[in-house]
Amino acid sequence: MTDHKETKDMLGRGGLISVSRAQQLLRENLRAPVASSEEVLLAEALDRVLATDVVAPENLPAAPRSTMDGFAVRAADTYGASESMPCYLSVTGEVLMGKPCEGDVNVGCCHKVPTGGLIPAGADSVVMFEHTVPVDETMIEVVKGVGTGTNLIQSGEDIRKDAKALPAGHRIRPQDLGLLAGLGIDRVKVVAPVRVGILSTGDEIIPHTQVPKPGQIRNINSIALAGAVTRAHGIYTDYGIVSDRKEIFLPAVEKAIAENDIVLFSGGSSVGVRDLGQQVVEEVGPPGILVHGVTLKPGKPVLIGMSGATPVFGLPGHPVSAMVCFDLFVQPTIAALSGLPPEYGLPRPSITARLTRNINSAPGRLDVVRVQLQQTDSKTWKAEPVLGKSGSISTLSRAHGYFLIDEASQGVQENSTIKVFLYI
Ligand SMILES: Nc1nc2c(c(=O)[nH]1)N[C@H]1C(S)=C(S)[C@@H](COP(=O)(O)OP(=O)(O)OC[C@H]3O[C@@H](n4cnc5c(N)ncnc54)[C@H](O)[C@@H]3O)O[C@H]1N2
Ligand code: MOO
Repeated sequence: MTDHKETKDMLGRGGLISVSRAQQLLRENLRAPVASSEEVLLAEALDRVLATDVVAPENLPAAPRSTMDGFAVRAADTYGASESMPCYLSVTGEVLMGKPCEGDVNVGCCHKVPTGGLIPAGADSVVMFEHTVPVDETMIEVVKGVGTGTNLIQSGEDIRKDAKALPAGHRIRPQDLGLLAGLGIDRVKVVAPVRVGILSTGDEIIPHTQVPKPGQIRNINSIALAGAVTRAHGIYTDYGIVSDRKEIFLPAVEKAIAENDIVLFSGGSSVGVRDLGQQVVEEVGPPGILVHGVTLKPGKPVLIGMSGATPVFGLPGHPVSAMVCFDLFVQPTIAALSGLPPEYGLPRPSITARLTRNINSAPGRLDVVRVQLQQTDSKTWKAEPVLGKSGSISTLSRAHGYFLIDEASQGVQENSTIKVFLYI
């Protein structure tokens, strides 16, 4: 069960909690992955998550095939053959691409075979053209002997019939599509995509297509978060800009909860007089608020709650903070509800780089520092911090990635090796 005592107050009265504790609370409260699944054609299966194991219905390849242009031979006929002591084989047949083999390869004989051609019965290996010299139309010299199984792929060597080709919970990549196609599978059962409802709150927020009057701000967060959901392989519904009056905001969040697997709103997570996020997340419970406030910069006032089985995130209004909190909390939730194993919940791929300047940090807080990367030589990357406020979206747009300064640290020295999580 959730420990509400440690999560009540984002300003530290009662305690902010660490990001890792907040992630743990969230994980503990998540229910089973999105239950529904659907069958899709291979052409639509990229990036979808398998709902069931895929078992190979047949051997791949179905029959042994040559991996080189040459001659299908009996290896024993070629043992010891060399430039100075070649062996002689009669060419008694030819394998044609896409056609069945005609006739067996008998002792002392060979069949011409193209790369990918079937291996005729009797043959157990292939001698490359380069290691043969034609004597006439019907005979070759083999100048380099081969061992059994050379230059061919055996039936089932790629994957055996009844072996698990891909496990449930696997996200289908281009190479997986290739494997499935090779096995003749054209439909796969995949988990239904996680549906994410997005709202932006704030009476100052206007659609980005409009010209702001004094005090108004164009909506940055909705479209940026929608992009992040798409990158996380979820599907989003944009519920637009919702007034930060409770009688409008609460029903809008409730509607989004009814129609989605996850709900995000941005703005209203802090403690200003009109910051309704906390009240709304509490009211859409139980269990209500799990986390309000973490030792994180930027992103401290993040709100995480549950309405029944639906996670509800109140992301801070500042655009950089909203995106950072998406990475740390929402992306792993989308991954988990998609049925992916926990390692897929890791935020991003990373590289190591050398920091170009000292960066200070307050102890007891996880800092997310945006960086630009520059390659100095073939092996080394330099990471230049992109400094700026969490309201400045351009700092995030200029960044190639970020690194973390953990709670125990007071900063990172110039030239330190850091791990940069990449914005790709
Ligand atoms: N007294 C305190 N004030 C604040 C604290 C604090 O600890 N004590 N924390 C600050 C931090 S850190 C952040 S982050 C913000 C979070 O504020 P809210 O989540 O309540 O968001 P708002 O107040 O509604 O907005 C903050 C800022 O972001 C702009 N915004 C909001 N939504 C959007 C959007 N969709 N597109 C573009 N920009 C947006 C909004 O106009 C404000 O400028 O609280 C601090 N305050
Ligand atoms: O944490 Mo706020 O999210 O720094 O700007």
